[in-house]
Amino acid sequence: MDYTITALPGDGIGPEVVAEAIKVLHAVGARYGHTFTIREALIGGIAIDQTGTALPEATVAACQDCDAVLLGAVGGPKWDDPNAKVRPEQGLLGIRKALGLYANLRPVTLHPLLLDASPLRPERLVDVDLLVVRELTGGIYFGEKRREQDAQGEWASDLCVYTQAEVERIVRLAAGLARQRHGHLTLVDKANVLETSRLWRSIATRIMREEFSDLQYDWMLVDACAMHLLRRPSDFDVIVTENMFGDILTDEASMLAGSMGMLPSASLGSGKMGLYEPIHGSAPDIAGQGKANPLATILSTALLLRYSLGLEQEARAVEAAVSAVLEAGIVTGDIARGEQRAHSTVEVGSAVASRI
Ligand SMILES: NC(=O)c1ccc[n+]([C@@H]2O[C@H](COP(=O)([O-])OP(=O)(O)OC[C@H]3O[C@@H](n4cnc5c(N)ncnc54)[C@H](O)[C@@H]3O)[C@@H](O)[C@H]2O)c1
Ligand SMILES: CC(C)[C@H](C(=O)O)[C@@H](O)C(=O)O
Ligand SMILES: [Mg+2]
Repeated sequence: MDYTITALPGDGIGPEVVAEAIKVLHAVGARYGHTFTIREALIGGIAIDQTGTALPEATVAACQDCDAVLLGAVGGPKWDDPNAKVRPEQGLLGIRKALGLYANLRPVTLHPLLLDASPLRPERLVDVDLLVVRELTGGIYFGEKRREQDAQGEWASDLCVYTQAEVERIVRLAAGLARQRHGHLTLVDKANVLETSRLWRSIATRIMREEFSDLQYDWMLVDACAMHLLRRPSDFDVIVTENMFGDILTDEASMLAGSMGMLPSASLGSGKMGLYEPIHGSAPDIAGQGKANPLATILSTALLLRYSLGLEQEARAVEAAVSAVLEAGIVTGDIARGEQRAHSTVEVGSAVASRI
């Protein structure tokens, strides 16, 4: 089959890791008889530099006319002025919204060989296999923003809004995924303080009671969850949570997997179309040095093959090749241990591609 993928490399290490993921996609194509046509488009800081906006219309059009989108990362110190009107991150938020990608799936698993790459004690990490389902197009990220000046000085506000429909669709999606996994859903919120969280909790409780009574369901306050993720991470199956809590908890959860460079993600909407990206950012501290771990982006292409293209066998081939590369000790510096040499981004990507 022929597939068209829009690649949005973005900034910093984005282009470095996306190049390796594309290399792996072509290896999958060669092995299984598919053609992946890759169309590159601009997003983020590079788009600001070249067009004045973080999300050019041509990029939205390209993403609307393809089978799936593969994204690297956006942002960096060059565009970090807090008073700037145009910011790279607007491109990322804009494309998620424009494509209606309301569900961000962030699976967290730990390869046994990376047990001591994590800062946590190995015995805490045995059997870690959890999925964070992050709501992606609502909440405080998208509410009205204000920055004003009055007689007392400056003030600012970010409004957090969730509608019943937004909560219902993400809870149903997360519960459906829990049913296919270990049957346990945890809603993470801040219902002791926030009205939006109380809305989430009442809607989720009703849906779970009426439609998913075969599942185990509980809830947890987000501050406690941050602690339990480190204390007893293997007790979690599926976590469903709002946009900002999901963002923060998954950076924390990446430490269970050994590195930010290991966590992939899939952003999905109501159809097959999806956007796939590592959870990490543009890592300006290591950009341009060949040090970035490309595995999170490569594992994101496995999710792309699985969810948008329905190619389960090919997705598993990518995941197996990643495991084989870890077993061969071909790893970047962020997860290298003991005597292991820190390999370059390109070496790791090529090693995965050659094992497809
Ligand atoms: N999806 C995205 O595009 C995305 C996500 C997060 C942050 N950002 C942006 O990225 C910029 C930098 O943010 P930050 O430094 O807070 O977060 P970051 O995720 O870019 O980096 C955090 C730390 O993790 C390391 N790291 C990240 N990815 C790695 C990889 N693949 N291999 C090895 N090490 C890796 C970095 O070197 C750094 O030390 C900001 O402009 C931010 O807005 C973008
Ligand atoms: C860069 C930023 C807007 C983004 C987010 O907060 O969603 C990032 O942190 C992520 O996790 O994808
Ligand atoms: Mg984040």
